[in-house]
Amino acid sequence: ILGGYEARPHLKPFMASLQLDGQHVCGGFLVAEQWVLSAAHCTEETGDKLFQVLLGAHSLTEQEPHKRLYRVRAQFPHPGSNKHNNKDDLLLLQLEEKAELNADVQVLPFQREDRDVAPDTVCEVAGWGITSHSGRRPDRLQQVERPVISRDVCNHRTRHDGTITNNMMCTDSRRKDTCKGDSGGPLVCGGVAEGVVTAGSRVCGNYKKPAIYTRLAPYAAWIDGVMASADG
Ligand SMILES: NCc1cccc(Nc2n[nH]c3ncnc(Nc4cccc(O)c4)c23)c1
Repeated sequence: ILGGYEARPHLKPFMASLQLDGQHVCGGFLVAEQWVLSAAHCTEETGDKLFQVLLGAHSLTEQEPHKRLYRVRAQFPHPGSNKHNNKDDLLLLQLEEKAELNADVQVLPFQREDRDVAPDTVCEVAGWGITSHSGRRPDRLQQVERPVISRDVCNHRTRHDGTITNNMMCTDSRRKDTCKGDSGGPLVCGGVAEGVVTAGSRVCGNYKKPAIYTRLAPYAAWIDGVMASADG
């Protein structure tokens, strides 16, 4: 997160850190007791290695009462996701067991009504992504508030030039923005997850490249279907 600030500890109990060999790679959030939602692009550099999922954390290193690392039973990237574009950039992770819910570990509902969030709505996004262009990695969860911008503005030829589909949404990226390591985290508007951070052009903090999110409402059936099928 660029231009943000340290979140109030454990006030975002849905936040997940997707880790490989103890290192934070991507964000995510608890969408059901045994399921975390993130971005398919997060698996690009991991090959077929499975993530571990840290829940209940504020600091990535310090001991905290409800912090717990979960193994992943299976990972389900959306079938339409690919490394050449941002389409269908969603990843469902089934935890080895149901997460133990408590004050620091809670599910976050996602938007199921397929209606665009109004432009200028202020939403918030959190993550352990880099906090500077030099790549400084925070130990504690950061957050930033960002206004939604219309798809038409985001699709302008000087911005994302027509690549933003109805399944995507954008927020202003002037100075305050998402960046490397924030992918997979939720965009929360009015207490509901409306989108998931996607890297897009990978540019951070430049107003000419607004932040892009995969909208969740269009994927409600896919999310429910995977969770129902794999739960048995
Ligand atoms: N703001 C959109 C957004 C959301 C999520 C991730 C991203 N960026 C990135 N995703 N993956 C990346 N691999 C390498 N570099 C990256 N961005 C980067 C790194 C250093 C300085 C800087 O200005 C930008 C990214 C960008």
